[in-house]
Amino acid sequence: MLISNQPIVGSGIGGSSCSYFLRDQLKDDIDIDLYEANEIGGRLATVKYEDKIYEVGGCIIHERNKYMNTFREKFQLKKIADNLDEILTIRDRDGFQFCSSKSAIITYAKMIWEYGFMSLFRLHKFISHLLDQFDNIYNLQENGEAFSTVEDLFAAADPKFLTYFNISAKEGFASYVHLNEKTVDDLVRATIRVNYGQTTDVHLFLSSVSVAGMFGTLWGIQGGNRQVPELLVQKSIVNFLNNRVVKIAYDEPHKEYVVESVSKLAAEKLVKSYDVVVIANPITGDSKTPIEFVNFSTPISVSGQYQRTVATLVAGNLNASYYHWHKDNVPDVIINNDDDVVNSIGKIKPVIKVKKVKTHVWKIFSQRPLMESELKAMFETPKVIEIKDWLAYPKYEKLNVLDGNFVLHDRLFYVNAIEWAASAMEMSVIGAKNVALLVEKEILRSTGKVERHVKERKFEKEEL
Ligand SMILES: CC(C)=CCC/C(C)=C/CC/C(C)=C/CSC[C@H](N)C(=O)O
Repeated sequence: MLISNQPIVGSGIGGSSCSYFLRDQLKDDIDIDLYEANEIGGRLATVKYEDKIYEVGGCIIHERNKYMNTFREKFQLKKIADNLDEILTIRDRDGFQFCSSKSAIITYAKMIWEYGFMSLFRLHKFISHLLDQFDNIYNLQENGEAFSTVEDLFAAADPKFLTYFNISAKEGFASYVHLNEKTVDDLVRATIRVNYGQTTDVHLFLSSVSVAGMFGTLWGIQGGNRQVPELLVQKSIVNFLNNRVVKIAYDEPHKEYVVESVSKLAAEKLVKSYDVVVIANPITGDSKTPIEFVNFSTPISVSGQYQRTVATLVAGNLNASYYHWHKDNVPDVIINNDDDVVNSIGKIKPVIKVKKVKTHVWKIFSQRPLMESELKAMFETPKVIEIKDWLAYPKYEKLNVLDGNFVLHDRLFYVNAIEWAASAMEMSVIGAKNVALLVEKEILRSTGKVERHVKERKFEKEEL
């Protein structure tokens, strides 16, 4: 029986998994209008070059990411391992370079020499412990527990997480984890730079996710990660609207939301009313597709900004002399730990295994678009394949995670609130599951259907 018609705004990994969870939880009781201004997948995107496909957006999945692993298995998609044999170089602010080796044993020995055994051991132990505590979130969600805020969700998993949101990586890794300065300034900073384009001023939790992303067993989806949101949408059986939502007005007398959108091609206007709305796109002030919220007694606004990160895919050979390397000794990945406009440069492999590629493809992450002259200095004969100017992840320096609200207004939900804890595919799916549980609870409450009990929990400060 249809008891609700509901829109989801955005079909990235957050919006697509939210529609999948809603369909799974509410079966035929719900109709879903999925609004997407561009293409399914959002920040998961691929590009083709010389008949090969390359990732330009979110690319790595961790072995402990339960939801992404489950989706991959359910959809019978194959894993493609992250580059294991690559030579990685961390370029320091004062000219120091850490260089890994093709042999894992030699790399570990070099790391112990540079950073010290105890510091690396403590780092590993801390990340493993966090991953174990993080697993509690899956248990809570399996039990149907839903939370209104990011703070409540993480506190229920482990109240200590709140401490990690409130301290910078620089201070936290020194005072809680007792790492030496070099490990934090070089190694931890490098992971943050390559994953989030930021510094050790970000909060400790985010930097731990970033470190986990560098040291765990990592993989991507063979053929491209964007197949996951595409299949999630397909399995959710939605009414797909290739429209950009421009306005959400609250109709107080009817307790409804009036969603106004424009179609991509014909710029036709569509106006529809709903009792529950899910937003799965960033709605910070810097959003490229802003939504106007009208008739709300308290303004709907989300503080903070996203970090601009430009991904440039270039085919060609890196110029050894650019970073003063010998031509036979050019690394596969370079992380610039100084304040260079280029965060990192990495040789990337196609998402379907091939024996050999004709031309190597490199992915450069920078803080602004690179000029032709800069690319010509870096590469012998650069051929630009793709430039993606992303608002990729939040700027984390301000430590404002705890402002994250999944509930923007009565029955108006926001998946992306979770990104202030950390931005990664798995995090978006966790945010989506939480919102799907909140929606289920709301629908059951409003219709008096209470067969499945979905709990909503608020974190009590005394639990700390
Ligand atoms: C509590 C900890 C340490 C981790 C939580 C589990 C988790 C979300 C792991 C993700 C690790 C990962 C893939 C990090 C990479 S950062 C995002 C990346 N740039 C991307 O999405 O491509």
